[in-house]
Amino acid sequence: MSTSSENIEAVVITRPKPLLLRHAPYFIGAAIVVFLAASAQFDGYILNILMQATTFAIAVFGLSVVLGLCGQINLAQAAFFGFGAYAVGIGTTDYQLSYWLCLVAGCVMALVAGAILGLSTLRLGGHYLAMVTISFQQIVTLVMINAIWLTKGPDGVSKIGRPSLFLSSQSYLAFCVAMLALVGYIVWHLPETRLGRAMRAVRDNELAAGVNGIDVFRTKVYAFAISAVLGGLGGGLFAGGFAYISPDQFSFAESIVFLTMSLLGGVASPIGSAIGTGLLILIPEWLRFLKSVPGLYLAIYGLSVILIIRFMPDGIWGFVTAAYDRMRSSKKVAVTSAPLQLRPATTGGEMVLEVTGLSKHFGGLKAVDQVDISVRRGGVHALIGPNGSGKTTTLNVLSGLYNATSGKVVLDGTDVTTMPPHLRAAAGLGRTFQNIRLFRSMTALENVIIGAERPGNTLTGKGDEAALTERALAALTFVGLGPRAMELISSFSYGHQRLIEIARALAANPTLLLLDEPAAGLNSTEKLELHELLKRIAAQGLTILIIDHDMTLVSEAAQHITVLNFGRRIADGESMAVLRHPDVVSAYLGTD
Ligand SMILES: Nc1ncnc2c1ncn2[C@@H]1O[C@H](COP(=O)(O)OP(=O)(O)OP(=O)(O)O)[C@@H](O)[C@H]1O
Repeated sequence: MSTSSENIEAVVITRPKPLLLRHAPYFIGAAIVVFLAASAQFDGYILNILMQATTFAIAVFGLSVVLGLCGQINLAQAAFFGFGAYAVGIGTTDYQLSYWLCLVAGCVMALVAGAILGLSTLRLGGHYLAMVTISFQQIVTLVMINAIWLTKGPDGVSKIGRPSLFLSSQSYLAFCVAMLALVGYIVWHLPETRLGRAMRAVRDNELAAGVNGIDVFRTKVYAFAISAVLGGLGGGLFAGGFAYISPDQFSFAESIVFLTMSLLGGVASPIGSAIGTGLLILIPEWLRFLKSVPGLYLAIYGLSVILIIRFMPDGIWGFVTAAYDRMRSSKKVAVTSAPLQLRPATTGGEMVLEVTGLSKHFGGLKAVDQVDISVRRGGVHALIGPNGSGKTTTLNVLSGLYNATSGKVVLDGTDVTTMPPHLRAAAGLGRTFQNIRLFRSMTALENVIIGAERPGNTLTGKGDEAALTERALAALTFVGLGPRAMELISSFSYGHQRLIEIARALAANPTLLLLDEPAAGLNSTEKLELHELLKRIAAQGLTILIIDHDMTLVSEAAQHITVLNFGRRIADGESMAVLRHPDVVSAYLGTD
């Protein structure tokens, strides 16, 4: 692999400057905008538009987190917006409470509501989640309309207070802009944090996220709660800005407006969210002159939104940044990382994995039936069998993707039988998939960093960015792809994607590595390279349990083989003896 000097950039694995210092230009720019908002003489009309755009954008940032980063639909953002707005509205009027207290209370209420909704629904996905959030939105709207004693019903709440520091509309706008800048900064940098990476991993591939140590459910709940709290904050600021609120401002239609804003600008980025919000507030104003012809305004408005979404599926900002991302990811990396160390933890005895009486039934089908497997520490153990014999199902049960119907799985002395995938990963189980499961929106390096972040990985020190990057680069270099660390997954061949998946598992420093048909789809040269790689992994003492149909690979790499047929174990023992076993020969070749 060539690394031409003009196209090489070094991955920074030295300790970077503090984030706030690195982004001083952002804060200086934000301070200038806040100053302009405070000092420019806007008329009331412009002021209202800016106030609406600013407070809406904060709520749309919430969608950028839950939908853009984590891939979870939320069609109730207007309801969370309403929580914040009504907390400030009712609190400052009926109860004469401090604005700040009410704003915080609104955010907390939205946070709690979002977390409860998330906890109770996020095990559902796709359409079901959408339906539940719509129902929640409708219930909140009904309460706003009908709980007249509290919300004043359709009449709404008026004379809402502002903090004494920002009594004038102009100064209040400047305060809202400052909040927008602060929230924008947090949302912008969230993807680079551990939580942000976990959200992106969940969005790209939930199964792979789980087996790499990410608590998928908790990550989704966090994303949902962050989205809700930003909705609440936007709503609280909105109420202070307009001094009047009513239920129609927080209806399902408004949730759709928030969603459209985020999709239009580009849901994956807060910049896109801000662009979408600005456009969707400004387009109706620009088209106002068409209102004399009934229906024309709405038709043109709808058509422009459809056209933008149709031709820019990643939104306007996604369209603008796609070319830049491709250019950036084509740069090669000068790799200076230390060689990869694999130092699996040892808490158990001679056997790393002890499986007893393992069964997995799908209805009447016994995909795995009373299987025993013992994997010796430091060796390569193969699990083979004809198509449909239950190998992948066994691996899925071992890694927690399926619950066992019966049986026991002990990993390095710990009973992991009922643990979810992320806890098994934390206990030292790494795996790859038969159908490659990488995080496709990320670079090779980001994929492998997620592996390195595995809870319980002692080889990444305190787990700071520099240590994680170094570990990930070492793993990528180990599989021969270090110089291409910054490339997006889509630019790698199928064989190289397999290697990245192995690098991701190795970066986690597992105690036991499960490889599900790593040679599938590889050409003969790639198979030879894979074989060499397996030898280098085994030479470091890492225990491997491998499934493969390539008998040359299996017989040369594995010292021990277990054979399944129709879900049952039909042979187990030293490789050569097992491969010559008459039952194994007849299972593969059939009997006359
Ligand atoms: N989620 C599922 N629901 C129902 N049946 C399943 C499920 N997963 C696997 N099976 C069935 O369980 C049996 C074992 O499948 P499995 O994929 O484990 O076999 P395998 O040995 O890995 O096969 P291959 O070598 O072709 O990958 C098959 O009959 C399969 O159709």
